[in-house]
Amino acid sequence: MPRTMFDKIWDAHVVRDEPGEIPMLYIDRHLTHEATSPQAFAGLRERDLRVHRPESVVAVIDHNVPTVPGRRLVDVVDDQSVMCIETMEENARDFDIPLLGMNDEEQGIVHVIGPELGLSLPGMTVVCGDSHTSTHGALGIFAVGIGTSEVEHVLATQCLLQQKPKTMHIEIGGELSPGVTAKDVALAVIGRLGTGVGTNHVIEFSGSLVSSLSIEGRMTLCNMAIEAGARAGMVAPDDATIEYVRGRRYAPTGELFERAAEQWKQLAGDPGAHFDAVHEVDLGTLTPQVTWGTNPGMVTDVTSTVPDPAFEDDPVARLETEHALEHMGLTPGQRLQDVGVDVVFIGSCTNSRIEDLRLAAQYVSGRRVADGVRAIVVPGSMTVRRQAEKEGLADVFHAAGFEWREAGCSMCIAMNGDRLSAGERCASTSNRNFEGRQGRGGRTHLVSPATAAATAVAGRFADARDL
Ligand SMILES: CC(C)[C@H](C(=O)O)[C@@H](O)C(=O)O
Ligand code: SF4
Repeated sequence: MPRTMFDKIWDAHVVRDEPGEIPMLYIDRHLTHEATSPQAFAGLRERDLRVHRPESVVAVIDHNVPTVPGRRLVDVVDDQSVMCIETMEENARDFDIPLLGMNDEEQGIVHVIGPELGLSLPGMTVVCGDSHTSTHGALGIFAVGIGTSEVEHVLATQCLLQQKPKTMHIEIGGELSPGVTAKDVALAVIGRLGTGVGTNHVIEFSGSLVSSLSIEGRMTLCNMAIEAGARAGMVAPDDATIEYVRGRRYAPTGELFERAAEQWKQLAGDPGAHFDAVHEVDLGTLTPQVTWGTNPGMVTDVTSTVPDPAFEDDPVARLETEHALEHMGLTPGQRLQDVGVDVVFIGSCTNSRIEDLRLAAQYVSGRRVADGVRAIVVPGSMTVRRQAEKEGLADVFHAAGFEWREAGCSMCIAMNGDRLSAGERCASTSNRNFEGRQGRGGRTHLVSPATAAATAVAGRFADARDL
């Protein structure tokens, strides 16, 4: 029977699948971070259990770290964060797990460092106690976010009990013009299909637009699959994937790599494979996207206007729109390009890789951040940071008036000192815009790095294609 890519990876990892039981899946790589692991390790200690396969686990500190240059423990913002960081250090030491700590050369956001270091490889099962684990799926991986009790279970057994998710195929056609990116694709797809479309499904993305994306662009798309409600997102490995993986620090080398690459090419779904759900989205010539509301599906073209709830037929949607506009401090019919911003944040596991920074720098180069705007760039990893410095991107950002930070989750999630104040409006390259996500009372608009850069310069939402 023809199989989907997900079926192939699933089949290769099922340890036990008995009627009436939840299937048990073998896990190849377990990534862990300080925010969701303390209780899991505490559970192991209580029961006097060891980590079953420490060499498959890598720990990183990313959520609670300050990103101020030259950061030290005294810069950590609160006791809770200090506790998370110190506990991660202690657990890594006691359980023999490699740790990318606050001042490690390779530290970064867990979903940036996984692919970057070759810790996540095509065909693997990858878990992390974090919803955006889907990012790794861009390489053709079943990468799934798990809860803290599951983290404990995987640490102890290397296996995960997992109800088999349904499969969904989203085929995306259309083309990208300069200044329009994978982030715009992700937002447009969620805008059209809704934030619940992927519920209980693993989404396989394909189509001419997806194939044309760089591997980092595919990561942005799979990262946002979670915001479409999915368990995971995936793209089948192709030649670009193999070239991306080649030479990564923990990737196989020589003959072993060639043999692995042959296998990776077989992972793509078979023609005629059955999906539980199928969607086709033709994005035509896509325009840069900006969210105007409080979920990622409340999105429109940067050239457009804030929607008017009066034109909304569905009473529930009308109420949601009204509520969102109230929180966002926006008026129905207002042109987005007339809306001024206070903060621009370029970072997060959605958009903080080297290509994102190159793109943003391209629009910032030779220009200045508008008066009154606080603009920060937070590279996704210290490796990305060094590369950006080497390429002169950091100088471009500095010269324009951006703050240039150290790696971490930063202002994507208000738990490390980087946050919005009440009422502040932010153009953010992150993935979540619910109320309070970037700080209580803060207003988040999700955009691409190109739009963020153009907006920083204009001081209001701007179309990078006009620069
Ligand atoms: C802290 C963690 C549980 C959380 C997640 O799982 O997604 C965070 O990374 C986020 O983006 O909200
Ligand atoms: S960057 Fe944001 S979305 Fe990504 S793992 Fe960190 S907090 Fe979660």
